[in-house]
Amino acid sequence: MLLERARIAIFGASGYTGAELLRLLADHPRAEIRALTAERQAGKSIGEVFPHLATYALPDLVKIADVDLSAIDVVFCCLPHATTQEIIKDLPRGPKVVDLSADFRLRDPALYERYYGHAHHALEAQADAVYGLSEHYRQAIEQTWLVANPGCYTTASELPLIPLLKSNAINPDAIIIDAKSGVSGAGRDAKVGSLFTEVSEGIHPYGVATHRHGPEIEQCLTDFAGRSIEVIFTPHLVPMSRGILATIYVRNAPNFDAEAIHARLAEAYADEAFVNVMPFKSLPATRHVRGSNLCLIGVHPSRVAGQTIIVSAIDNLVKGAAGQAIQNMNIQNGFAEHLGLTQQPLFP
Ligand SMILES: NC(=O)C1=CN([C@@H]2O[C@H](COP(=O)(O)OP(=O)(O)OC[C@H]3O[C@@H](n4cnc5c(N)ncnc54)[C@H](OP(=O)(O)O)[C@@H]3O)[C@@H](O)[C@H]2O)C=CC1
Ligand SMILES: CC(=O)N[C@@H](CCC(=O)OP(=O)(O)O)C(=O)O
Repeated sequence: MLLERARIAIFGASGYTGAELLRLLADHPRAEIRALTAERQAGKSIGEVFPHLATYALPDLVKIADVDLSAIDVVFCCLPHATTQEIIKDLPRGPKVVDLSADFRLRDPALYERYYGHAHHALEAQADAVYGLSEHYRQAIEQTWLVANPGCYTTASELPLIPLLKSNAINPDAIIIDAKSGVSGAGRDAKVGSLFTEVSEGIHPYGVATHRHGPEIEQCLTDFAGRSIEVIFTPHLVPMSRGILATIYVRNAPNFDAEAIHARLAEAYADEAFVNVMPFKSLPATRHVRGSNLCLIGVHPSRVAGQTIIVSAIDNLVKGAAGQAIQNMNIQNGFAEHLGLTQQPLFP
């Protein structure tokens, strides 16, 4: 049955992705925010936690156990990994769920355990989960109660690579992804590595050869390549609050050059509202997508023959998290996909 308006609960509304959902949903004509949760900050008003949202009439933060789920149609789950699966495992079947954590993204429980350091405890729910890269899993998203919203680095990497692998335009054995993220990607809970003193005026790689988005990217690309894909993926932390920039090095398939690769991407995304392929040789910057649900993709020939450089930019909190989560909620509920997502980027 199609809903006129979705009654929404946000679990983890006092974090960065929760705040971003609130900002975007304020303009969603078919969303009604009914419940907001926090753990340590339960009992506070949203204005106390986020002064920038103080004039927006919203319910106060409560604990998850205090939410009446019988009056909720959609749960956005913005909780840490591991905590998420314990909560979703015990949810009554009824509300649709868009989970922003990584708990339901990897289908292979052994792979999950290897990269997350603990066993998966909600395998029954996981069997129902659909990976939420909206542009490429739409039909499955429409049918499921549980969407596993992709990670931020993974969204920026998968969107340019899927059409190229599907059309055999690149060598599937030689993909290198060099990605940079703003610090909000690490969440609001202060950690030493996220301190201004440790992040400002510098850039550093982390999770080299071990980051958990490596297997997530490989699982997704394998879905579309028709064969197993491995990638070299290296994330970096840069001193900006938001944004992901992924620079992707590919080897052209025989009979393809950078211009033909560009044409494939432009064709693949011609009808997509949120993926924009720039003119050949134009390249995106994070400031071109800041605050919006856009993924901007640029294609440039390499100086080295037979290779192409692709650059993809998203806002980690929007297309990389809350924006794509709303896009998925729209797909799941039969709403127009752009509702709540028409904000233009904030520039400069
Ligand atoms: N930040 C980003 O760019 C992206 C984040 N994600 C994922 O989305 C999820 C949320 O991320 P983000 O908003 O950045 O995280 P934050 O750390 O900013 O917020 C976490 C939220 O979860 C609540 N919480 C923490 N522990 C518990 C618990 N044990 N029980 C109930 N609630 C709890 C917190 O409440 P309180 O404030 O009271 O502690 C807070 O509301 C994470 O899984 C993250 O990996 C995915 C893509 C991008
Ligand atoms: C800068 C930073 O720390 N980024 C996070 C990824 C953010 C993201 O996409 O979240 P998931 O944890 O839900 O996969 C990291 O590298 O762990």
